[in-house]
Amino acid sequence: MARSPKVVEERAPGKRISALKALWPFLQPYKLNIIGAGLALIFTATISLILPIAARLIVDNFSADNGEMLSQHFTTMLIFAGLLALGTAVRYFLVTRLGERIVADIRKAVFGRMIGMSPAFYERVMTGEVLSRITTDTTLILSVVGSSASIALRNVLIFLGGVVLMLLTSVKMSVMVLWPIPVVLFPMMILGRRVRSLSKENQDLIAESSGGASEQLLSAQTVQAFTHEDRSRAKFDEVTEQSYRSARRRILTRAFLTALVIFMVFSAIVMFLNMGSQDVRTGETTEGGLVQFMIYTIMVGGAVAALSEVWGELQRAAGATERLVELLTIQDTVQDPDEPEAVVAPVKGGLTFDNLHFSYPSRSDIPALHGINLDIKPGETVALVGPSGAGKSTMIHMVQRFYDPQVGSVRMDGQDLRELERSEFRKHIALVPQDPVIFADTARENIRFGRPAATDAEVEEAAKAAAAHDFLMALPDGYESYVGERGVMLSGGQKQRIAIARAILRDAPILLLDEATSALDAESEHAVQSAVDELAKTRTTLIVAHRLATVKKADRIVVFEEGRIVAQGTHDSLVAQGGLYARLAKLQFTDGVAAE
Ligand SMILES: Nc1ncnc2c1ncn2[C@@H]1O[C@H](COP(=O)(O)OP(=O)(O)OP(=O)(O)O)[C@@H](O)[C@H]1O
Repeated sequence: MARSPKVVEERAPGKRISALKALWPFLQPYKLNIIGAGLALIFTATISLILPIAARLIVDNFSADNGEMLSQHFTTMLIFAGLLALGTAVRYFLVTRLGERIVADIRKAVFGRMIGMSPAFYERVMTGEVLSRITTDTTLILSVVGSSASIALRNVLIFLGGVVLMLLTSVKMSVMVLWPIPVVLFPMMILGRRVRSLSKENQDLIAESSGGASEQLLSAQTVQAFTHEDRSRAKFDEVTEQSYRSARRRILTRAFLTALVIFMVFSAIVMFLNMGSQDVRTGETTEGGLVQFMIYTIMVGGAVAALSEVWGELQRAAGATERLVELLTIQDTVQDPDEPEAVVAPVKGGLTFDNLHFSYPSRSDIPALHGINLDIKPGETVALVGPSGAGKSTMIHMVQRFYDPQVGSVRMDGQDLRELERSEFRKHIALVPQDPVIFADTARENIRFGRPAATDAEVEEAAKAAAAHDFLMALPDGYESYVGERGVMLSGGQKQRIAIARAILRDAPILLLDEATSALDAESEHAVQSAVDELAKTRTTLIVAHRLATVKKADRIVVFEEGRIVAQGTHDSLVAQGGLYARLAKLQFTDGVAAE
């Protein structure tokens, strides 16, 4: 539970069925469908309620002289059966389709929101948990919208209609069969509440176990390298067992609930049969009347039993809805302004860091950046250097507005990033991240990710510039080779070159290189370096590098230490100053040992 995401902790304790109301915005567009389904439902419920009357007429006409009458009743009953079948089919189609439609919409809405969440969100919530909510929780909602809700409604109608018709048939018999209902309802509510809280606990545990599992599976190789498989298994087993135990408690409670309901209902029926047969003997009612009443009783009893079953389902879905709505309404810490300024075109690529103070949300007491003032001219190449943890990558995050500074601002061509729409200004930024992300697709599509509209020829040109063309051609299917999930079929250097090609293809006025060439061998580094140099000539470039050889040619080198800028200048002037940079340079250039 150590890594239990905060969102889980923040969840309010089990809410009522009313949580399902939150589904309304998703249902609203399909009003016609809902009305159609509702009509079909009322239609079938009405026919179901009429059928017992037909049954009475048939029974009471068994001994009648007029056989024609009897066969007429049979024909009517057949027609009703046909209508019932048709109505049920229509209802099933409309309701189930509605369920599928809505779940598809919810999945899209949740994913659509999650993909745009800032990194601060993913520091608190594990991706596996989000996935579990998109899959498991939406499946619960599917079962409700696609069946339970209509079962519930049908049974409510049958229950109400049945009770009214029973009262019309015989008040005395009705009282006798109906008394157990309040007695049944009471334990149902008590136990129902327990089922609800257990099912929420169960869902939370499932989400937690998926969260943990996806993290472990994504790092399977590291887990194996450190021979942690047994610990991983034990941890997963424990959460899974916990979730099984809570499911078992829930099932047991529901089993008990079901037993109680069935017993109560059938006891009432037996008692009623006893009385009813006396009434037939004394002529107070006919056999047909008894049969009709009997059928109503079974229908009403069945409705109560079905409702108790469905109640649990509804509660489970209410929990699921609550969790999904939470994802849909959670406020991101970084938000686009309500009325964003338009990015002034053409973007020249100037960047200004103005008295920037920043600490990561999860470590609010430790400043990652402390009073940064830096003005980068359009077209300038600036290298950020300094010891590990000095705040260089954080600067790259700030340029993309992954986080907001606590004090100060970041401006692009003089425009505060907070005044712009993130998806708009990011169009003018190309990034080669520290850990290149490769998707489970072909090499070609991975490069095209930089600019989806690029032609094949442009993709290949970018690959050539990033010194990736040769190795790509050597792959079994060339550019069409599938590179595996997260690019597992590629080497670290190859992944970096694809990431660089992607950035080249993007052709943006601002280029961010975060340790972009750290995994390259000397030869490819040389090739890539000249491509990067070429690229840097025409755009603003921010390079983070440990190897000072790669940044020697930068227009300006900015030295970071503990979140502050401690020096800046060209390579030669910094070496002449004799500070931290000179020490790092001496280590790297004299001894030929990398500072890493
Ligand atoms: N998401 C995060 N949440 C909390 N703290 C963070 C986060 N990312 C980085 N930090 C901290 O912020 C500081 C600056 O980190 P940053 O990644 O910017 O360093 P860096 O100079 O790029 O280091 P390196 O050269 O090792 O990549 C470090 O102390 C780091 O521990």
